[in-house]
Amino acid sequence: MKPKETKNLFSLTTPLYYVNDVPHVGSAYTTMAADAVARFQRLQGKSVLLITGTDEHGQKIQRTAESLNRSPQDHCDQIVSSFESLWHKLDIQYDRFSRTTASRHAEIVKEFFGRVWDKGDIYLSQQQGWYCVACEEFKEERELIDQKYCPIHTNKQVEWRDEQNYFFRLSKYQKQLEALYQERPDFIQPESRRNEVVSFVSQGLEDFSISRLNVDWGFPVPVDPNQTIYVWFDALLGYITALLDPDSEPTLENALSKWWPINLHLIGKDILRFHAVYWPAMLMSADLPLPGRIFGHGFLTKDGKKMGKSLGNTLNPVELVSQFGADAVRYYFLKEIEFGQDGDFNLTRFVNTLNADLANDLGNLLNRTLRMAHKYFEGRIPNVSGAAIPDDHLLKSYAANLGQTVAQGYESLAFSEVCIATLNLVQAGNKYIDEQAPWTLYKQGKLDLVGSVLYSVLESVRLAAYLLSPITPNLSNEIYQQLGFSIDFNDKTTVETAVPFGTHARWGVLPAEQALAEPQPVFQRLELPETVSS
Ligand SMILES: Nc1ncnc2c1ncn2[C@@H]1O[C@H](COP(=O)(O)OP(=O)(O)OP(=O)(O)O)[C@@H](O)[C@H]1O
Ligand SMILES: [Zn+2]
Repeated sequence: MKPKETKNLFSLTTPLYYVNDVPHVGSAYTTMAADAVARFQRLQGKSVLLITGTDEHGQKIQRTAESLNRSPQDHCDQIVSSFESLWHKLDIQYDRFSRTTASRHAEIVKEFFGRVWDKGDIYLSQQQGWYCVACEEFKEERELIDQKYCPIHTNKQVEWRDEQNYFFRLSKYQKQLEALYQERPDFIQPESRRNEVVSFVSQGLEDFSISRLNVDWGFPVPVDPNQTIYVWFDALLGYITALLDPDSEPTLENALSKWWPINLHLIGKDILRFHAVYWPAMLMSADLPLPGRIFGHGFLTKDGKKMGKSLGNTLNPVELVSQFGADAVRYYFLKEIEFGQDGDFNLTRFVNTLNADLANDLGNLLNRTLRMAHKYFEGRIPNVSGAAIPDDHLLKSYAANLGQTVAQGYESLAFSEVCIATLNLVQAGNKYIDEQAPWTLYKQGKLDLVGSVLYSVLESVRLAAYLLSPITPNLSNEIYQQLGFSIDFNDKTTVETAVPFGTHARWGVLPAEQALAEPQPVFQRLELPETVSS
């Protein structure tokens, strides 16, 4: 078997979201980021597998379904469709949607459990402790806030548990985990999350229970049908099930043959411990290679508290998208909140950012330059070659390093830096055209100069559109089309093959004399709804 790196493949995951309620902006946040990475990797010519899905078992879901008088499966099916529909609205191009109630998943969980069992890493013991059903996690007493509330779900009290469960020998992997964090400092990102994990592990790992006695909604423990498998043990394996081709037998060997190990797990910091501690230990026990990287981003907050389904303080992404469009929502969250940090949502800032960056800086620059090209050059790109523009030209020299900066930004998930660096070029374009005043040059009969000014501005706009396409694919489509290309950034094959980063992220792609489309605003200015005072 060829090692995966040589196959030009890139696989990544979002969390498998709990189906205790419909998705909110927090769920969308991770998914938008994952989609931007997937699109960037495709531009690099990679074959990409983007996995998302839902975590459907456990007490949290069982109780939610009961409270709604639904069977758990009906409940899951209803909520799943709301996730799928939101992902379509947001132009998320996922390749696999992994549901943990799928029968194929049951097979994978059984086989994996068998491996860990055979290794001697599972044993029966008494579990006592405080449990947050919303987290589906035992908490240390010292972590709890007043009156035994969960620190993440500040409206949910933890519950005391005292039952016989099967345990996973996490403690056995302490040294191996410590060695992993040491040898692969990039395994957990950002740095602050890595430090958190390293410090947690250094305090000593305790085995954790991987079964539940009084929860019916789950897979039976293969060696004891009176217990069900703990929802997290089953959910993490959902990433592996997702790797199965639709028509292949559900075996671990098949699932792991092409896309494993996963390059990147994107998660929120709430589920860091599961991914950075439990998951690698489970994989070590099953003798499987470990994923490439785990990135735990920050929380979108409302009045300083994590937005969440359990707390109910969420912002509805469907409304945001219907009102402002997918590109606007994607751009705002990826640009305005530094990936890794927490960030509060503010509608006024949302509207102002989009108007400033996309409507004014980018949209207007294209629009006014196109108008001049129509007026002075009969609707064509001036007859100039990018190569002929001197290397020390203001825009060309900035553009020379931009592709690399942006690639580095996407690789390290610094989306904000990607947007800022790209917008800098656009802002420089605006300044440049004002200073050069091609309308005056035209009156002076300096048509060559006008041509080179317009070319360099249009080429800068094209480059910006290309570099932002993983974040704002529809806007980039509009811009490319107005510049006379027929390229669809939402078409995966085109993206993988027709617009390679090595060419399109560089200066000088606009063909001389290419026919331009009629100028149309590419991004409509947004209005602040009157009801909003923030
Ligand atoms: N406020 C948030 N900010 C950023 N990401 C979030 C937020 N809420 C959820 N997420 C994303 O969803 C993941 C958690 O999924 P989950 O289904 O538990 O959603 P949740 O809304 O946090 O649910 P609950 O409130 O019931 O815990 C996080 O790891 C993160 O990827
Ligand atoms: Zn909790």
